[in-house]
Amino acid sequence: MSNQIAVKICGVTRPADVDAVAAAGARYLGFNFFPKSPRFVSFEMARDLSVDTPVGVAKVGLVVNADDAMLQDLTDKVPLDFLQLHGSETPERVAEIRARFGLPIIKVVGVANAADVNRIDSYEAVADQILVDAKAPKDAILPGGNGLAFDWGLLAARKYWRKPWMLAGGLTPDNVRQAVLRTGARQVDVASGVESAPGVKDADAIHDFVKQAQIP
Ligand SMILES: O=C(O)c1ccccc1NCC(=O)[C@H](O)[C@H](O)COP(=O)(O)O
Repeated sequence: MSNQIAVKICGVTRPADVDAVAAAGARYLGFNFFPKSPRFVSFEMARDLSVDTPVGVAKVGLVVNADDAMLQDLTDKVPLDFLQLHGSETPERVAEIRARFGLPIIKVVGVANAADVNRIDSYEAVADQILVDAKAPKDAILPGGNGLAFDWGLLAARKYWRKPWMLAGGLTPDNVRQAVLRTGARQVDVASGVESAPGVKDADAIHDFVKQAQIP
């Protein structure tokens, strides 16, 4: 039976991570191309990991405010199924990237307050999916992957968008079930919550996370 709640495991770096993601039944895996991330992979590493990825697991390439030259190089070298835009890309830039590179787009919107939730509206028409993440603190080095949750109550009035959406931010095997129940999310995304150290994925934690995300 396929999992009813789709899980994305973000920031895989090793063949063993790909195996763990597939064995657990996660729907997506993410390759992180942000150079300062402890989860960074080169195009060559991502291409090699892609070869090991079963067809039922979608490969997502995460970039932050990437220019066209970078995106051209990336999409030439790595066989991706989605691009995840994790920077301050405008709706116009999202539409441009989608048209130019021919891949479905997951646009990330960082949330800390109700106004941030309202910003999602401007991406609905141009993105294929929305990833609702915790907004990174101003002094954070990373725009995501910080293990911080936002107030899920902010989604209470506004969780019905026209496009599929994922919940992210500080999710762990211990809180993901509560997060799904409270927000009604049908898709969840995690990076640091399934790691034994920054950038080192833990196969048991991935397994537990996917299992706990499912509502019996
Ligand atoms: O994970 C990173 O290092 C990262 C770096 C730069 C931009 C985004 C990054 N991660 C994005 C993700 O999709 C994470 O899964 C999401 O932000 C949630 O992270 P976490 O709270 O650690 O589960």
